[in-house]
Amino acid sequence: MGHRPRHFHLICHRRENQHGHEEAFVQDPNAGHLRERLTFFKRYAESTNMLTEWKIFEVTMIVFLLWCIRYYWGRRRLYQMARQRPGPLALPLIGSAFYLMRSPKDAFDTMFKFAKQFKSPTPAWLGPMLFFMVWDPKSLKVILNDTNTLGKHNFYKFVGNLIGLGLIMHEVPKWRRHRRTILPIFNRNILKAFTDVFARHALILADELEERIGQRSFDIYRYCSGCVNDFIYETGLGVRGQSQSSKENYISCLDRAKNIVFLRINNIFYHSDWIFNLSSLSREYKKICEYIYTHVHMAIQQHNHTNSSNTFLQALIAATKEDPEFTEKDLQDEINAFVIAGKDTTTLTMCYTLIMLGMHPDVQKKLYDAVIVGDEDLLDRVLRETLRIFPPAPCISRKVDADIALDSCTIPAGSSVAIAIIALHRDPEVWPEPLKFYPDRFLGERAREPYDWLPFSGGPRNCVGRQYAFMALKVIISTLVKKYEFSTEYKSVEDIKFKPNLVLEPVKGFLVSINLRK
Ligand code: HEM
Repeated sequence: MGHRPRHFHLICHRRENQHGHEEAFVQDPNAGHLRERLTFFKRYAESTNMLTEWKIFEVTMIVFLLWCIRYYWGRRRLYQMARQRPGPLALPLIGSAFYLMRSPKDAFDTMFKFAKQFKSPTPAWLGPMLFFMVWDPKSLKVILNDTNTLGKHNFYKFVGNLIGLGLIMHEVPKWRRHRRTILPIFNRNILKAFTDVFARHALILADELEERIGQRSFDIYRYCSGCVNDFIYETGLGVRGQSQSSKENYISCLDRAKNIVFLRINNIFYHSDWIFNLSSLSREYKKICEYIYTHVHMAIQQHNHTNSSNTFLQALIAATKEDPEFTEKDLQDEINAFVIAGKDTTTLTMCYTLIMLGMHPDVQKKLYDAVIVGDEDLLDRVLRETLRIFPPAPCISRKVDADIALDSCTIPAGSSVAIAIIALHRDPEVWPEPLKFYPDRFLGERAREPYDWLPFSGGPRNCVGRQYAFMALKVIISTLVKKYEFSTEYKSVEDIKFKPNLVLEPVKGFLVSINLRK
């Protein structure tokens, strides 16, 4: 755009300067006007600017309002359905998340409070997401067996495509194909072959604990997790001994990756891929994932050439040899799933069992008498009771793709269910005196396991590693109980408070003391 010509009417004058010389100068008779006009224009420009700004603001507000109306109108059914049943107070925008934001460390107490105050299922808003928290066996049976709740919650997408979590994360069609292939691998025969590995690592753990004999209370987690890492790694990838440090790196990379995902879930700004990709966490995450893949890739190469041992990886390679759709990336993802899903859950169960035995010397004595004669029934009940009071995965969630009709209400499509396993396991209506450690409650009727005991979840998408975990835990606990007497400074189950986390970890750790059995 060109400039508009400006017209000035100039008059020429003469005048004497300070040295007494005559000089010419020009004067604009309209200068005063000009100044006024300039001021006028300036004011006009300012006001038009303000007007433009105001208009932009107005238009933005109108667009935003229309968007809100459309958004809320599209979701009106969710709001309607949330009102079917009483639930915790929900504030605009953040919903009931303020309970967690106010006191994140009391997340579990809040859950127990809701379970006492409301009836299952109860609706709760986490920001814009509607959850139905469920903890009654009847509803859980319907929900876990409904084909429309097989999909995992969107939180899982934060794991991203980098570190695939195989079965744990797949969308339903892929999950179905892989589950069909993987389930037979966890059969009794292959698990029997693992028993020797569990037994060897149980003895190593028992030896390592000798340095703690007679000492005051210590946290046994480090010892147990070292043992579980070793046997999971060996039964999963079959690499033993020679690459100890790279194994440590692989395991700690998996731990860190999980930790970053947890940080991402907790920070709503990181829910946006765009913002997360700008962060240093994202760069760290990418590096870690590269390491994990190189590591698993090398293990696969080794297996392809040696065919040496009976491992999960070897069984998986054999089962998928003829399947062109099963790529090396799929293999890597399933191995990561095996290690990630099995590692913490099994370690935590082992530690909680030792704490419970330490707290209940009478049960420990009976257990010793039983395992010494090779009777595993009581050990089985002890593990079940421990998993009831301390389910390592205390709450899991699924998205709801189509309405689910329950006796008490309808869970609408587009919402999610939060399966509050720990609230179910501690509900006095389901389990009388729920905080009492009483393994014999699993005698008789309870041995049939309906939907009131769900540490491994239930329905078609339950845990595939249940038998593996039980087998490993039985070998380890019986080995330890034969050698040591355990005690703990925790006086009761109520003494054990939990960290806010995806898995159930005690704030003060797993404090035990050990003595050699006489
Ligand atoms: C005491 C030990 C264990 C407990 C309490 C446990 C618990 C669970 C739970 C609750 C789920 C469902 C998760 C969800 O739906 O979000 C699950 C899934 C899974 N678990 Fe376990 N688990 C244990 C041990 C293991 C072991 C040792 C392995 C492997 C060796 C394993 C492999 C898996 C896999 C692959 C899945 C995903 C299954 C699918 O989506 O089809 N778990 N586990």
